[in-house]
This record gives sequence, C-alpha cells and structure tokens, in this order.
Amino acid sequence: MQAENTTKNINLIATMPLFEGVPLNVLHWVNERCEIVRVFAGQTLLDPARRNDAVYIIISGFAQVRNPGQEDQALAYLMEGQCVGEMSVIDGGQPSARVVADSDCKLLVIESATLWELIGMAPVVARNLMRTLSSRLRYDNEVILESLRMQRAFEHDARVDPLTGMHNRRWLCEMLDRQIQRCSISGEALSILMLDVDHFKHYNDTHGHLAGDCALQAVAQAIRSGLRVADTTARFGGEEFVALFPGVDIAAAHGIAEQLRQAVREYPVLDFQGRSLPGVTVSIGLTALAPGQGRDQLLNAVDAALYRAKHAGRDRISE
Ligand SMILES: Nc1nc2c(ncn2[C@@H]2O[C@H](COP(=O)(O)OP(=O)(O)OP(=O)(O)O)[C@@H](O)[C@H]2O)c(=O)[nH]1
Repeated sequence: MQAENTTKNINLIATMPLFEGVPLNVLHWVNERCEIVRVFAGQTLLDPARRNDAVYIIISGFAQVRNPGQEDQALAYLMEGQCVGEMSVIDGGQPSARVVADSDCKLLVIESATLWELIGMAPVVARNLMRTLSSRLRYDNEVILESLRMQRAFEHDARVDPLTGMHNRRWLCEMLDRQIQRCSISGEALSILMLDVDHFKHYNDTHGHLAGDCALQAVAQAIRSGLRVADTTARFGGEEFVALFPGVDIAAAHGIAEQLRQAVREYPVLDFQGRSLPGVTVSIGLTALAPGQGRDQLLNAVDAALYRAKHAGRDRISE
C-alpha cells in the first residue's frame, strides 16, 4: 500500500457511517492519527493467513470479499463508506475471508489501538460499529438462507420428475432400500407394482410426442388419485411407473393393481389445449419381497412379472 500525499479531507471522513455523530474535535483527531492509503485493483487487503491489525474504511473504489470455499467467487462487494477488517480487530482473530481491491481504492486506515482509543473518546463509534456488524450478519444470514433454499431446490429437482411431478427412479431406489431393510427386520410384507403403458411407441407415432407426454401425465394422475398418501410411487423411467406397498401382502396388492389398471383405462387424456385424446392402458407386474431379496432382485422379479403381463396380451396384471 502507498501513503497518500493528498490533503486528508475532514469533510469526507465526516460522511463515513462509522463516524456518524462523532464530534468535530474527534474527527480532527482521527484526521491527524490515521493515514489515507491507495491500493491498486487486485491487491489483497485482508488475508485469512495473515493477522490483521487495522480497520480500513473505503473512501473510494470497490473491494470484493472472496468466498473462502471458492476463491474465484465474490461473496460480497464493499463500496464507499463501508469498512473492512473490523471483525478481526474486535475479536483479535484472523480475517475470515480474503478481501481484494476490485478497483483502485483509497482507504482510511484505523490501527487497532487507535480504534479502541477512538471508542473511548466517542462511544458513538461503538454503536456505529455494531450497526455495521449487524447489517453484515443480516446479509450473511440472507446468503445462508438463499443457499439453503437453492440446496433444497437442487435436492428436489434431483428426485422429482418434471413431466409428471412424481418422484423419479433415484428417489425410488433410495426408498426401496429403506423399505426392504425395514420390512426384512420387522417381517412385514412389501409388495411392489410396475406399470408400463401399452403400445406407447405407437401412441407417440400416431398422435405425436406431446400427446404422449399428456398421456404420461394422465397415467401419473390416475395412479395418484387411486392410491393412499402413504403409498410410494415413482416414474421409474420412460413410460414405466413403480408403486410400493409396505405392509400390504400380494393378495391385497392384487386388488390395488386392478383398481389402478381400471383407473388408468378410464382416466381422460387431454392435450395441452384441453382437447380430448385417446386413452391408454397399462400392463402391470406384481410381486412381493421374498426373504433375503435385495433391491435389484426385487426389481428384476417385478420386471419379469410385467413382461409376463405384456406377453399374455397387455392391459392386465401378472405375478
Ligand atoms: N412422449 C413421450 N414418450 C416417451 C417418453 N419416455 C419414453 N417414451 C417413449 O415410450 C416408447 C416406449 O416404447 P416401447 O418400449 O417400444 O414400448 P411400447 O411401444 O409401449 O410397447 P409395449 O410396452 O410392448 O406395449 C418409446 O417410443 C419412447 O420414445 C416421454 O417422456 N414422453
């Protein structure tokens, strides 16, 4: 940093939020005691690896607080009137993040000892500092909340199918692992259905891919409206859906599968303009968890049952 030769400007100092309400004689004292320095764009003001002994008030220019986890990312920008380094001066710790001049800057440097002396002379400086810290905390909280919101949105997107709003295969596999473990320990039944839309390629070829999308949405809606909230369903991929029934034996699951088959058959398919499209049917494979079975074996078993339903003529259920 280079010492500034220009005359220090008392009026300028008086406009800084840290000096709000500070008597003029104290401002003169600050003017005498503190240097104004110039730093160039790219220079580091605070470094988490170096002890910091001063508060810097930005008189002109901008500084950037870098994200400690990702140094090429700015966490915040600081501008005229804002200060840097106050936290490490107050608690005597290392700076929590790197602060870099984003443009050429002029800074008023208040050494740590000067700051404490200043607070003794004008306690209003302590109040101003607290205001600075509380607005910084508020900002940090907003950043944390925003990143939590984004994290939740990513997690949601990673487990939900955008076309049908149903859970996706990834979610289903996680849920299946948990349910298999739970039912294996408790000895409860676990039934599973796999539904596949019949002749769906032909449906797409005849009515178009968008009509096919509407048919998939209708199937998802029919499944949802036919099941209890606790039943866990997912779009397994393409035109395949899976439903899990913990605590339901295969005979009872057969009854549910029949209801679903009928529900899909009768469910109206509408295009995106609300016009009527031909309905679809589904074939359903059904099986129950056998002792010692894992996720892949259970999925293979239900897939084989589905194949039998297709082979036997579609629009039916097979075990
Ligand atoms: N519109 C639409 N089509 C999809 C989607 N995902 C998969 N498909 C189509 O689903 C069709 C599945 O075709 P196939 O696996 O041959 O089965 P199918 O024609 O239904 O015949 P069966 O299952 O034997 O009755 C393919 O044409 C895929 O392109 C989707 O998200 N939207």
